[in-house]
Amino acid sequence: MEPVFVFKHVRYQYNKDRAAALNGIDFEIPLRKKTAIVGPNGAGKSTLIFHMNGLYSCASGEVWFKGEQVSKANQSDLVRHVGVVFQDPDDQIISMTVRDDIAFGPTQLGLPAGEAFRKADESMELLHISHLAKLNPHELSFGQKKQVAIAGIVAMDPDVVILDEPMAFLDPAGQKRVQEIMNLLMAKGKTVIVATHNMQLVAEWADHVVVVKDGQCLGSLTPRELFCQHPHLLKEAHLELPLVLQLFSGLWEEQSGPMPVTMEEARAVLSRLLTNKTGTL
Ligand SMILES: Nc1ncnc2c1ncn2[C@@H]1O[C@H](COP(=O)(O)OP(=O)(O)OP(=O)(O)O)[C@@H](O)[C@H]1O
Repeated sequence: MEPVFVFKHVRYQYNKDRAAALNGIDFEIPLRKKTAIVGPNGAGKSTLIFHMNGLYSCASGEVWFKGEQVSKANQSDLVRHVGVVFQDPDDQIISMTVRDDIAFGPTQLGLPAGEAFRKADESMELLHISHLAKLNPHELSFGQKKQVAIAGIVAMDPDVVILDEPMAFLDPAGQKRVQEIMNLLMAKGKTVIVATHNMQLVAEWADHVVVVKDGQCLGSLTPRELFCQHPHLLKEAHLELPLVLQLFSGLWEEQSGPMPVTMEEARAVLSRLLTNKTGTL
């Protein structure tokens, strides 16, 4: 299947006195797969995202979206297809009520007001935030604002949804809800991309992972390949193994089969071990 994004030798520099934020980066993002972009602070993840939603254009190299090269002529169309939930929800809030704020995006896409508000209402229901509809978004907690920002993007119904650090500052229930929404968007045939430092999320959720450092791609692979076969890439990117892998690597023997990566896999292994022994832990 054709990738949703292809980056070919993309270079972008904010300031000529400083190193390039994207330094000839090459990678692909598969269509309708859950992709995580990981890398240390300043690696270039947000800069990549700004190229994916058409906010920035590369100084050199090529960005392709669904088989078409992004150019000055079509760059602004990307906003219809690619929705971004930014790290800081305050960057996305512009209206005086939550409902108006969520309806703003669909209205900007040209939907009549009635339809835009219908989309906003559906989106609030999906995120379980209908009770916030009449409130001023500036008076909400950070986690609530984040949910409003996600609802705003969901209401625009883009093909690709990108979330920058989606779990940051959310309580466990909020994190679970966001992960459910990400899965729901996948089930609707969308491509969901997250930029994150959260390796547990990568292990539990992602199908594909792109490792970025210093504006270059260190690897584009599955989480299992990254954690079990190429953990040195994590070290190179100043990232850590997820907890399950921290627990099992070093203890695991190859003949025991594939190393557990997710909590569920770890639980299955431990349960097998415990039922095979007569003693208890
Ligand atoms: N507006 C800007 N002006 C100048 N330099 C910038 C600007 N935004 C980012 N940079 C620089 O570009 C590089 C990449 O930054 P970017 O924000 O893309 O990284 P990131 O991987 O998203 O980081 P983080 O994990 O901290 O969010 C960094 O060196 C950063 O200092």
